[in-house]
Amino acid sequence: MDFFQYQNQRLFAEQCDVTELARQHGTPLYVYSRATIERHWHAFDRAAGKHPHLVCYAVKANSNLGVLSVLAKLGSGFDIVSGGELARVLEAGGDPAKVVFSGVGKTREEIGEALDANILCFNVESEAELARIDEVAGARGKQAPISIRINPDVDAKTHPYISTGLKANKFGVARDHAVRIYQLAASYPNLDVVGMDCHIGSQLTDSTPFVDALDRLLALIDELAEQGIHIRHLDVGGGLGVNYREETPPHPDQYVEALMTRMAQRPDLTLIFEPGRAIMANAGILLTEVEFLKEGEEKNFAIVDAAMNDLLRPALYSAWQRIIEVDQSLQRTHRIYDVVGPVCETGDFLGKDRELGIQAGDLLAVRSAGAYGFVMASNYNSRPRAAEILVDGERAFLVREREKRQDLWKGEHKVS
Ligand SMILES: Cc1ncc(COP(=O)(O)O)c(C=O)c1O
Ligand SMILES: N[C@@H](CCCC[NH3+])C(=O)O
Repeated sequence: MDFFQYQNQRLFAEQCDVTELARQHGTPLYVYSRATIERHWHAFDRAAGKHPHLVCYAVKANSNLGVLSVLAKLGSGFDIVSGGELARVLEAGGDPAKVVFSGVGKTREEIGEALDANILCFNVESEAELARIDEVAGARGKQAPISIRINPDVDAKTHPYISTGLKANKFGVARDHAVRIYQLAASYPNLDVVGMDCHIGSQLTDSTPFVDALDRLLALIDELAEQGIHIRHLDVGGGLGVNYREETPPHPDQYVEALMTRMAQRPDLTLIFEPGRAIMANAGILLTEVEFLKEGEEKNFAIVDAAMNDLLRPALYSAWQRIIEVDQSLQRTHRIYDVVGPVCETGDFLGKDRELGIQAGDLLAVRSAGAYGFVMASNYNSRPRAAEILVDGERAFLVREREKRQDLWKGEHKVS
């Protein structure tokens, strides 16, 4: 459930008429709904009930300070993958004691910054990283709290680019080596072994792979306990899918309940979740204006002012996202269009073969654009990046200004 609905055939974000937002702020324009973000976050938090748990929103899905500040106010934790994301979380008012740091390539500098901020845990992805964290912590006279990311080798049955829990992926350490690597971690003087984590992929639409992975990790936790290594928290990662088209992913409560069937017997093991997409995807839309309608030899094109540089998912993964008319009261002839941007690439499309009733100047909304939308935007073709709005009831906050022409060459230098 989200808060983008038609009122008298015009699309609203909560109580804000998006046509007005486009008029005021221009297009392309990302629009997020605070009530939707909060609803999704609470769904995870509530479903875990009294079991000790922490919802660590995956910042990479949407790292706008406005979005992060809404989550920080809820008391959310954060899953970060870079020093830049840590800085954003701190700037937005997030609690560093609720931050977990994932990612395969943490630099010494990033590790130092996270230690200085006293984060909750480093999610370690390799033996070499253990040695590096120990060294950086030692130089600061600190103990680094660590978890090891286990690759449970389950098939997440998702797009190959976003499947991460298989032996062939670059993430985590193999289950078969896990005991040895935990023993190694426990032997380092400046590391404090506190957790275990995994993340098997993104946009999963079935709970079964999550439960399979959990079973494998719980067995490993028991094996480690026999060796005197006691795991205090289990971080099950993110990855819960959303409805883009006809997918029927479990609702966050159903997903959490499926995990709780196993966790109920482990009252002392804190559960950490790292949802990104499930919180943000359907909390955002991308508004775009139709520039031209063009009849090709074989296809009709709706050329719009948003492009692959604004929303990369269709071009990168052939991802399908719903595209809807913002004002359905306009009497337009319906035709089938490829909705394409102005970027000079054949792959620059937002949707193919879409039935739409539009003419030049009309607005379209790309749904489910709140996650992995703006964050993957670029300046390709020297296109300034879009503005972002966060709606809260009747109020709309500009949470990122549209880039200006001169921002395009910020930091660049001419040569004589
Ligand atoms: C370690 C980690 N945690 C959490 C996430 C968030 O995933 P999702 O947006 O699918 O919930 C990702 C990205 O896939 C990730 O790599
Ligand atoms: N960027 C991807 C998800 C990647 C998940 C990051 N670990 C998407 O748009 O679906």
